[in-house]
Amino acid sequence: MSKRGRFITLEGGEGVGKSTNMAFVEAWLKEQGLDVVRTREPGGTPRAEAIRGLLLDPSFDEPLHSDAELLLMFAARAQHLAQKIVPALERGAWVICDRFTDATFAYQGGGRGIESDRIAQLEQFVQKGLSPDLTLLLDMSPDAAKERLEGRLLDQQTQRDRFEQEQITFFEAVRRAYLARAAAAPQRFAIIDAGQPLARVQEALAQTLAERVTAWQ
Ligand SMILES: Nc1ncnc2c1ncn2[C@@H]1O[C@H](COP(=O)(O)OP(=O)(O)OP(=O)(O)O)[C@@H](O)[C@H]1O
Ligand SMILES: Cc1cn([C@H]2C[C@H](O)[C@@H](COP(=O)(O)O)O2)c(=O)[nH]c1=O
Repeated sequence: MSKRGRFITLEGGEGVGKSTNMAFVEAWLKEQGLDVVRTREPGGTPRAEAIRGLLLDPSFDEPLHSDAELLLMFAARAQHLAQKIVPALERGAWVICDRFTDATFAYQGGGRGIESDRIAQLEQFVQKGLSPDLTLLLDMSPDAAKERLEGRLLDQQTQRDRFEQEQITFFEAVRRAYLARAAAAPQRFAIIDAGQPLARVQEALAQTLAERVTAWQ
């Protein structure tokens, strides 16, 4: 693929404000006159969303093996890349994605304990060298994020999904894995302190975007 658009991902644990800030990032980029495609993982296309349903549904009376979970994440990603992300980048759009492969290293790697090498093999097989240009990592303590999430679950009266039902130690391992990924690729990652008031988080996001967009043009 001769990539022409830019690929930006938002990452972080549960309840750190990804959905809230995806809308902010989308609006900010559109204000610059850019063609923006907003999407998410797992999901983003009808078939990939069906795989998402399998991954998040807590109601099966059968555990999901961690290898099956990993493969389903990459199956959804292969579909999403082929049907949506790659065509959008090829036409010059800017793709912003709520989670991507860093989430796999954090959740299936850090959280479930799958070796990074095995994840990296699937990454190469499915992505063939494509990776985000910029990853905005919303970082905060899982304890504080859990409080926010509980507020939202109460407001919307929604059931916890299969990942949201995990223990705090799982989310602490996820956070450590994200921070290790960011430390290993500091040029791609921007770590945003998501524990701040929303206005401060969004100031930090706007500053990072302004710096990167200027550098890319
Ligand atoms: N900086 C902030 N300060 C206080 N509350 C916030 C902040 N950012 C988001 N929130 C609130 O926290 C809750 C969770 O935010 P949001 O749904 O955006 O998180 P999320 O990371 O997308 O969660 P998940 O990935 O688990 O769906 C929402 O009620 C949102 O209004
Ligand atoms: C891409 C990806 C996601 N996950 C997990 C992380 C979240 O718990 C859910 C998605 O739900 P969200 O509220 O839309 O963020 O899926 C994962 O474990 N591995 C992945 O690669």
